[in-house]
Amino acid sequence: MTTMTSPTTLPPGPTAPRAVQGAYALTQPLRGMRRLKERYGDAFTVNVPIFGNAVVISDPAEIKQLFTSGPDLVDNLEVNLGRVLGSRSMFALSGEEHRRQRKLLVPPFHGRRLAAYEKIVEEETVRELASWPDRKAFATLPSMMRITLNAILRAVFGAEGAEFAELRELLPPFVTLGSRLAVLPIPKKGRFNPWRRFERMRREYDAIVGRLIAKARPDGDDVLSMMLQTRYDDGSKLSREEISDQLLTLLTAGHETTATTLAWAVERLRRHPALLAELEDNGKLLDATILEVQRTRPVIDLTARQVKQDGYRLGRWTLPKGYAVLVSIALIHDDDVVFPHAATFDPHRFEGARPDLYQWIPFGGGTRRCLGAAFATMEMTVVLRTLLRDFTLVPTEAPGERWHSRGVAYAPAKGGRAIVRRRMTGGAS
Ligand code: HEM
Repeated sequence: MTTMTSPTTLPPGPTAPRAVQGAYALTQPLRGMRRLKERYGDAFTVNVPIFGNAVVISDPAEIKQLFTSGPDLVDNLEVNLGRVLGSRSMFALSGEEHRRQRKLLVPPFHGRRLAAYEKIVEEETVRELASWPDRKAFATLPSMMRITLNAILRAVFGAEGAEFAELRELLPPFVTLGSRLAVLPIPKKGRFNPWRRFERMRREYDAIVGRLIAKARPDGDDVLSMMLQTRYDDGSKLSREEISDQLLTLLTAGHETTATTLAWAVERLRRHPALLAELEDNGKLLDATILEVQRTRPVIDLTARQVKQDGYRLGRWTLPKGYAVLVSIALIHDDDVVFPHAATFDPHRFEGARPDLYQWIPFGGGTRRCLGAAFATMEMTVVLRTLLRDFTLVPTEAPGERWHSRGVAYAPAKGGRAIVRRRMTGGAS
């Protein structure tokens, strides 16, 4: 029997060698994508380090098709994340293993459960904002990083006391080192090797998680307690290794992303005084504001899949097995056809309307869509609501802050600088 394989049809793209394209992608990530779109259209083929041969897409119909294709056609792109986050991390799993694991992790992050965490986020916000200087410029990002770290440690890890303090010290440098090792091709051998430091930190991390597991209560409502109670369909439990890898994954995926989005919210709001005034009157606009911050300042600019079968048809293209498909979140969010007047920051576009989840995609989409999307939205809502309740944000006419890559996410380059005035009537009751 002969099998018919469809001929490959790739979008056009630059022909420069991989190293040259890679250097361009590294130094001009967002501007580079926009230039390639102007030159080649909304799909183009690139050849870059880490992803190799890759097709970049930003057409809504093609994105929807990609996100709804089963894991037999497209699945996880095996990058170095497993080496860093552990082999059981959601980011390292594919196919059936990913589906089984995700099924157990979705319930603790369901909207209904999240109300229990609102109090933690508000407490952490009030505590952090107490140190904000009055009428003096400062960067808000470090505060946002502390709030989101503490919120995850308490709500997800269920950490208190000594474990909370130890994880707060250990995790930020551990995740920073890990995010560098994930993209740098450094072998694990050699005497003065950063992997050794990384592995030492990992042992320390595993020991603390072991103590948290020993202390967890069966009726605890943090995510770790729920992980200990949940069972696979065959009745077996999540292993200790799975729990440890998954907690690290949740922290890495959820800490910097939420904090940088919050810093962008401050950056955007200070440049839109009319909106600030409206928000003070109409709290309902806050949901739409968060959607618009995420549309115009997506902190993750790309999400990736890998083609698993030769001849995978994606809209106008037929792709060979092994190719990466990169969804450009930034390009579709910037598209005037999808979002009229896309360059204008206007939360009213989302007022009273839910966004189309294949067009508004800061959390990616489909079976690998961000597991913590509802958690992040709850957290951003509580932090901004508390901030606007207790402080007046002083508007500015300074130009918008530029994008700066921190490793995991894009942050405003000056850290979302703010000048605030504490409200005399404000403060948590
Ligand atoms: C504003 C904040 C956040 C943004 C912008 C964000 C963005 C993303 C994106 C783009 C993906 C990839 C989705 C895809 O490939 O289709 C992702 C995956 C993921 N995110 Fe988030 N995320 C945020 C917050 C969080 C939080 C708070 C958590 C958990 C506490 C979390 C946990 C995860 C996990 C576990 C995955 C992997 C899902 C899977 O592979 O099935 N994220 N996130």
